[in-house]
Amino acid sequence: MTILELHDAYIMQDVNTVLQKVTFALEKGEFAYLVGRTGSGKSSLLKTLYADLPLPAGTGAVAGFTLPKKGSTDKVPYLRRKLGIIFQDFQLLFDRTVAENLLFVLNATGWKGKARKQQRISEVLMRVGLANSAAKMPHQLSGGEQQRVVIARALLNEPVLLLADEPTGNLDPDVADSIMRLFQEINNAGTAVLMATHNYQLIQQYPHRVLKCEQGQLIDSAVTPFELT
Ligand SMILES: Nc1ncnc2c1ncn2[C@@H]1O[C@H](COP(=O)(O)OP(=O)(O)OP(=O)(O)O)[C@@H](O)[C@H]1O
Repeated sequence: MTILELHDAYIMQDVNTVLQKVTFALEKGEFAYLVGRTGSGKSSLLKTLYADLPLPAGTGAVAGFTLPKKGSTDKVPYLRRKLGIIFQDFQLLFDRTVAENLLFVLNATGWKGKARKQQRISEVLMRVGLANSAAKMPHQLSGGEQQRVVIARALLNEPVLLLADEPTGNLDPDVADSIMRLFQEINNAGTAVLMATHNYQLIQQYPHRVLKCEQGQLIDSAVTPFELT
């Protein structure tokens, strides 16, 4: 089953084309990395996939939703509910506990019933190894633990696809590795993952398909094998 599909897609920031004629698909349960130099378009591509940027030319569908040609539409919340998004712009709210951070998302995505919500919060925290941190404030957690909460939050609605932008970016190597293992577990349970990273060492350790933004185009290791340099 195809979870994500772009065909001749143009990734734009305002009037500037960042990537052109992007064509690729991701199947259910697949894992792919997204690489490329700073400013090559990784974040812009991910933003297009969750409809934060429009798709002005070409076509795209994610989790059964057609990506909009112009700005946001009323369908976007439905798309977002099917995705887990791990992005620098979506950090934790520091004025409330871990559980409250998760509750905020459950409320925003239409969950009803206090007991059900509490149950779901316990489940996702357990999943990321933070069963005992529900009542903590984010600043009481290490950077790696905070990132686990961000991942827990992304898992709340059982996404079919996880989009992650540099999820190991500011973490030391051991912590980055443990976050990576968590991603592997989530992926092994059937969630497709598209992860932007600069960390080639992690890619070598956990090899998967690689999509590379280069000179305004997307190169796919599944179509044209290339060396990571
Ligand atoms: N909000 C914005 N408005 C206008 N242009 C932008 C905006 N964000 C990014 N750009 C431009 O779009 C291009 C691609 O940026 P993007 O952030 O997608 O690259 P990236 O590969 O994710 O980089 P990095 O590895 O540094 O995160 C760059 O030329 C950048 O300057």
